[in-house]
Amino acid sequence: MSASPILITGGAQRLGRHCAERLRDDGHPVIISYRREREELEALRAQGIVTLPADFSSEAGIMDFLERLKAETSSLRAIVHNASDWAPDSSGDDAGANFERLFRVHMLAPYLINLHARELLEACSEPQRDIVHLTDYVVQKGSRKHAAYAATKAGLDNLTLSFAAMFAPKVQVNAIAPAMIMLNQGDDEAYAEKARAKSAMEMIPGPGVIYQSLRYLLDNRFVTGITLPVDGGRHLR
Ligand SMILES: NC(=O)C1=CN([C@@H]2O[C@H](COP(=O)(O)OP(=O)(O)OC[C@H]3O[C@@H](n4cnc5c(N)ncnc54)[C@H](OP(=O)(O)O)[C@@H]3O)[C@@H](O)[C@H]2O)C=CC1
Ligand SMILES: Nc1nc2c(c(=O)[nH]1)N=C([C@H](O)[C@@H](O)CO)CN2
Repeated sequence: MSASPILITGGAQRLGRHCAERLRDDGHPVIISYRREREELEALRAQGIVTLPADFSSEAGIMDFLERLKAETSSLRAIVHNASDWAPDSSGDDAGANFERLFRVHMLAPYLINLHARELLEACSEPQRDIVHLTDYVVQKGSRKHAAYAATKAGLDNLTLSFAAMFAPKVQVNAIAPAMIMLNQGDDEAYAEKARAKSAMEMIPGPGVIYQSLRYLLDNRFVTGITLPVDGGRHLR
């Protein structure tokens, strides 16, 4: 019986791409969702990673993706909800639209995908099946400039508890709450220095620490309903 694939949403770049490639190297079949076609996707396809287009900014887009997913596979080993938009708050007329968009990508998409893909997880014949939500350290403290982002990630954090209770014992549901893992294009050394100083470990670790956390959750049969902080001790500063 061939292994069931692991789905990573928003897996075309950065943390999601790193985890997709590491899972592939570990022998798992992998499916990623992407929003924009680009060159990097060819490299992923060359590694045997299946790429499915998805735009979670509308309910119709989420449901379209689910149709494509079900046409692609009849079972899933795991779902990693990684897709996310770190958009700052808008002050103008589009503040409401911004909040709604972040609600859809951070909460509505994981909610509908979990509900509609439950049957795919339960069809997996392997001993363990997982859902992992990528949240954020900022759920604990809020954000002056990313309030909508933080609030919708807090909603995703709470969905971890509900789905863990709803899907047990067949499916384990957990979250990973990173703090600054990798810089963005355009972040200068001054920004990096400030960012490093925010955590007790005084470092920006790169995506390997997220893969280690994901690996722990995928390999542990007795963990569900928890959030793994991966934040270098932000709370100690
Ligand atoms: N990087 C960091 O330091 C931290 C990351 N995190 C969390 O970890 C996860 C990975 O972070 P990172 O790799 O930086 O994420 P990115 O900012 O690189 O976003 C990941 C992907 O999400 C996809 N995406 C965004 N909006 C939508 C949408 N509306 N519909 C479908 N896909 C969408 C994008 O797809 P496309 O590019 O194809 O448009 C993008 O490639 C995220 O959930 C993030 O919130 C939390 C704290 C710190
Ligand atoms: N989708 C994303 N979410 C977040 C990102 C990102 O690049 N994409 N980056 C951060 C920052 O690193 C933040 O933790 C710095 O304090 C948060 N979320």
